[in-house]
Amino acid sequence: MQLLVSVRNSEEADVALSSGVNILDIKDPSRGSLGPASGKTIEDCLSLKTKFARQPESSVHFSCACGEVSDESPRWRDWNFDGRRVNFLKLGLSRLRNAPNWTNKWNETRSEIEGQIGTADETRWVAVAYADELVAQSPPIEDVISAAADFGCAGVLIDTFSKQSGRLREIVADDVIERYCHRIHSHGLFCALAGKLQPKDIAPLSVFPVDIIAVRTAACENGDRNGHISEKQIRTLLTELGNPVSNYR
Ligand SMILES: O=C[C@H](O)COP(=O)(O)O
Repeated sequence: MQLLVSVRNSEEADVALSSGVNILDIKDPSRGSLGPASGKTIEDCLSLKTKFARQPESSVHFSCACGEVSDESPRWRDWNFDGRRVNFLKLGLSRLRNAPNWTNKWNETRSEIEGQIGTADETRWVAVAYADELVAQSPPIEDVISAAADFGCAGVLIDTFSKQSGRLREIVADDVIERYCHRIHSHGLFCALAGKLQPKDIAPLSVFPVDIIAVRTAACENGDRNGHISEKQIRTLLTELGNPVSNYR
């Protein structure tokens, strides 16, 4: 399994990359689960790509949170960085539960973002399925998995929308998480899990076909999601994961 850590600025990105994360996720955690960072912050983080360029077999990947399809004034409209340098883009589906044409809206917004920043073949979409789907008012997880397969995503991230309520494993039983992982893999997509996951969650989840463990809270000092990234916390997570080497290229 790979480790994705969400960072909110280039100082945190430097710490995370120095600590050996596999995927650097750039977001503004104060703006929600998929809170988009400013274009300037993303540009600053992407500029570290050269500094941390490693051997091809251990290259780090970069992802960006784009917010929600339903955002009224999406922050990505001001982005002007080169999207070809981003490997993964994530866009949330909250408030679309009752929209019969949500896949159209999702695809339209994806196209608009691609037009705004420009993308390369290596820039892939990750569908985000919220485990607390009633709180998020997002489409059911099963439907998001099907849409991810139908509309060319590289993978599916199951995450929590509200960071105030439960953790993933409190909201969804382990055997159900396992079933989702198998379904995601059956479509040839990668499976990423998040939702206030802790180091203690890694062993039980590692028996499922999970490719990526994605965290913000567990990588922060004192578990404060809006606090600072901690190198010690990241190293603890990597140790639990067996210090994986990134193979997303
Ligand atoms: O992309 C993953 C999220 O940033 C996970 O955040 P969290 O660990 O605070 O739930």
